Amino acid sequence: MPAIFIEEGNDLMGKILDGKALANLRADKLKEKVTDLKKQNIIPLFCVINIGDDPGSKVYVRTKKRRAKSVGIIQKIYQLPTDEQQSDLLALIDKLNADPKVYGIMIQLPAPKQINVNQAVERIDPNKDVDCLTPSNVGRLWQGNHFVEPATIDGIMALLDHYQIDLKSKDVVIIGCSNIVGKPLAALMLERDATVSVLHLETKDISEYTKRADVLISAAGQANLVTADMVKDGVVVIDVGINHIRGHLVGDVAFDDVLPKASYITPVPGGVGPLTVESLMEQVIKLTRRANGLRE
Ligand SMILES: Nc1nc(=O)c2c([nH]1)NC[C@@H]1CN(c3ccc(C(=O)N[C@@H](CCC(=O)O)C(=O)O)cc3)C=[N+]21
Repeated sequence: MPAIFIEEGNDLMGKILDGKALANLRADKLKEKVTDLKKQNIIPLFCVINIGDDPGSKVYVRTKKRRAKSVGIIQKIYQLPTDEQQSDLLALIDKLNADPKVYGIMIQLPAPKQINVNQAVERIDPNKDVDCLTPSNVGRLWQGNHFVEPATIDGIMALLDHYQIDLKSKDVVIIGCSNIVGKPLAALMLERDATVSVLHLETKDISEYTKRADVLISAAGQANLVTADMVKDGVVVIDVGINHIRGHLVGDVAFDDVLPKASYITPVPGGVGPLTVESLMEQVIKLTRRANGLRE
């Protein structure tokens, strides 16, 4: 009988979902759209409002700056102090809403405690709401009539589609129920006919759910939250976590531990992050074209 050799890193190991490579691929197509806009003297410009010094937001500002530049989009950053007053924030939003050169506005989350995020977000013109956080755009998203997609969610869906990971009738388990990730992701997964469970850090027994997951997405913001004993063989793992451990960026998933059990897994960095940034640029271009009466 011939000996059977199993190569390491072949069938038994999880395949790494390369978010960075896909982000670069999508960006190449986007550059053509930007060139097309500039030929018509339309400059895609969006504004980022960052209040205080959240570490996750800092990474986002940095990577957006890099990608916006390479794609040809202008990002204007409004860095506001941690003790920013609500009324000043609202006045800034009003000013940006009224400026026809501004096509997108986003408030980075989380914001400091004194800020009423819902009130601030509601003030953004839905036509400039790149993050899909205004009530009308959230409503449209849940009704399956997307006006704009939350960047992180669009990036995750693009990654699953690129690797042809089918979602129909799959058990999808999401850890985290934020307005920017967990909740809109649940909506999009339902749209794909997946069966969705949304958990969070107050869930009684997280692993009771994660053990059933065909696709597990963690966006809870806790390093080493997901370990090998919590998942079944063949699971697809998407890690949205952004945690800083001793100067290093890590996700929510104990990557080396879970990798041998997973069929696919995203790394941090190089997974969801770069796709989020690229997808935000896609949303800016979408809103810019629409505001100028152009087809998407
Ligand atoms: N309204 C709002 N919407 C958001 O989508 C939002 C937010 N607020 N606040 C902050 C978090 C965080 N976030 C990141 C996106 C990309 C990377 C990213 O580019 N990560 C690279 C990091 C590479 C490096 O360190 O240079 C990677 O994972 O490979 C990080 C973090 C979006 N967020």
